[in-house]
Amino acid sequence: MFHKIQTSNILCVGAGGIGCELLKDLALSGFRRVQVIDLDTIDISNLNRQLLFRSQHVGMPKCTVACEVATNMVPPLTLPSDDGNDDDDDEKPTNNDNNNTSNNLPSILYQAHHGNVCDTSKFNVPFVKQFDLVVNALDNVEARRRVNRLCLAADVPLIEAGTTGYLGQVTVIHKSSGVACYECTTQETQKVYPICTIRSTPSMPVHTIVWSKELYKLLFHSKVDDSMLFEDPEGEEPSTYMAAVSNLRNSEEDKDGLLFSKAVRDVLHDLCSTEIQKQLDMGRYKAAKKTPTCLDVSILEKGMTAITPPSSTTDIWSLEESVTALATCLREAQTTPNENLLEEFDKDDDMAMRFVTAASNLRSSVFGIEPLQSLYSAKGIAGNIIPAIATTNAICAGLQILQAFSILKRQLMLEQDRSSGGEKENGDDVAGLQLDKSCFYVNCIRNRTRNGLYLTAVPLEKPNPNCFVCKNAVIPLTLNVNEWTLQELLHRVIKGRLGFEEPTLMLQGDFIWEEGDGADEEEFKMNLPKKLSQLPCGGIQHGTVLEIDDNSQSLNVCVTITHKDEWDGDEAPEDFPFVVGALPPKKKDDVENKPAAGAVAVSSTEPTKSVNADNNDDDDDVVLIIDEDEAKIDTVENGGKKMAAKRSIDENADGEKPTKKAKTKPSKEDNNVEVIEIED
Ligand SMILES: Nc1ncnc2c1ncn2[C@@H]1O[C@H](COP(=O)(O)OP(=O)(O)OP(=O)(O)O)[C@@H](O)[C@H]1O
Ligand SMILES: [Zn+2]
Repeated sequence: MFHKIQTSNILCVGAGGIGCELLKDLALSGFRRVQVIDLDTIDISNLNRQLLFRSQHVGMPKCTVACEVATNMVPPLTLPSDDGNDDDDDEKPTNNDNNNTSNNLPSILYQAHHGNVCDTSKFNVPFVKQFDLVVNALDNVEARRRVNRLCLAADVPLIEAGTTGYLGQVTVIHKSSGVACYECTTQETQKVYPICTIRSTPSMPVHTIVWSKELYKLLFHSKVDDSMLFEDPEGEEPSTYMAAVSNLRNSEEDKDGLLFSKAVRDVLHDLCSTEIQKQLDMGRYKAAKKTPTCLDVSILEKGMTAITPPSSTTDIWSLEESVTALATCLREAQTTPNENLLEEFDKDDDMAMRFVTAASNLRSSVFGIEPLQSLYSAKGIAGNIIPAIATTNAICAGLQILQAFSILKRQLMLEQDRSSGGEKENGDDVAGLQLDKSCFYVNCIRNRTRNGLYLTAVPLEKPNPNCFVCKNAVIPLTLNVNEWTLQELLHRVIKGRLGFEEPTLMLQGDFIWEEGDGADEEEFKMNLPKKLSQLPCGGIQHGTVLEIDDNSQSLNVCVTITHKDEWDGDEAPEDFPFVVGALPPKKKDDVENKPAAGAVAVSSTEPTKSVNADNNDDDDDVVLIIDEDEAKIDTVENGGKKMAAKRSIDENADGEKPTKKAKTKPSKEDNNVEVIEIED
């Protein structure tokens, strides 16, 4: 078994919190052939828990440093002799055993790939096939989906893990063992907030924080209309603050700063007072639980004249202090060269965070929302941060290693059995790995079970027969074939929702779209703006079966189309998969820049992905989801690429309770399942 460990090829995807623990465990267990993929570089904020990194590594690729450090942790071939002498100073492990070929061991090689696992040109099915198993240490749904599909296509076992604070899960996915894949179960969405709530009727601190992030964009983004608070000043009845906003954006530095201060004051006054009063006069808040109150002018004046902004990150700033903080941020921004000013909010940017804390507290006070937030707590909400717990990462990585041992043991058994020509193991057919017999779905929970356990193991689930990824299930899709264009279908559904990377689309055996290696995209470009019903080969009509192929992940599925003029979101079927649609939004630019809720009705438990895949590069972004009807306009917190940062593979809504599986599956006493016990 140890020889098997030393000689097997392992792929580790991700070298962050879980990845560092994993690589350390792999190295100390004696694994010699490990390849690591990670796209990130080391940030100072990683050092508290990503144990392979030190301050001198900041800025370097995670995978490179992790490989270097882990290599030196692989125990030497000659173990220290136990002479009873505790003084082991002269027995420091050295890895100069790479020339030792006498025992047919491969040299120690921890190989780094600094790149995105979704890069189809580098990481494809043949690449994955060279490994005995793959271990995931990722933090987002998109990358997990990708690895899931690659491993299924290559039929290589995948050990998946995820943690959220104190909660963690580890599971094993393997095509030919007949167990569920990552996409057999739906993943939680981030919370969704209707835009009208953010713009007009906030009731929670998070609403005012989202609003402040948009305000930041409204004031600093080069494209002012990128903010959801933007309204065309030339349009009919724009909000009262728009004129002051344009004035502030255009204001030049003046000698004594008075003009600039006036511009700042005007914006704050319009946002916190004039606009609120206007809405009150229009009766907008009649039904509101709490009627908003305009910000007291004296607070604004006092705050504007104070010079020293608040500095505490843990105290809650008074309203005057918040005004001072905001004015200071705006002055700072005015004197910062454009290229140094962040256009979009970033929780790790000091000025941006002070701005958002101050602005959201002013807005919260106007709407009577409690509690107000310190900078520290606002940062948690703004960055959608559930603190990473190093211990949970360590536990889950350890559990992954145990699962790896189980898998290698099965592989070894199979190899030995085959070489001896036998077919049976204790009467069992060992023709396949049958990992369902040796691996488990393990939950790491915060509140122990009735039996006093913090770790519970249950058998791996069977595949979901409706899973289009591992079960080739047909996908039902409901939409308006006379309104949707091929472009929208590709971006919103096929790539956005279904995760195809390089789809080829076929109607009755004829191509209507092709991309990827060797594809002639030019040939089909003219189809993109066409309405689905107008496409060649008879078009996509009610009842059409559309075939989608993706060589990059060896995926081939059929989609059956149901035409529907309009979709009422409430009608959305709950069953999986459930890609359903309605009319596209009317505004053209919304189609380009923003995904549409309602346009693709999303089950509440599905991973919400930004349709604008090219643009979702910030894990802290609020992705706006805009429908033609403002009442249906939504935002999705963190809907971008790294949306599931800190999102576990099976996390529940409040991120705290044990998962459904942990709660509902009986433990050892009830069903003979192996249960790992740890001490309280
Ligand atoms: N598509 C991808 N390809 C390669 N590596 C990825 C991909 N997506 C995420 N990763 C890596 O997975 C790791 C996840 O680790 P972790 O959850 O600790 O995140 P982090 O970014 O290091 O920490 P934090 O989000 O708390 O700042 C990161 O190092 C990240 O770079
Ligand atoms: Zn599946």
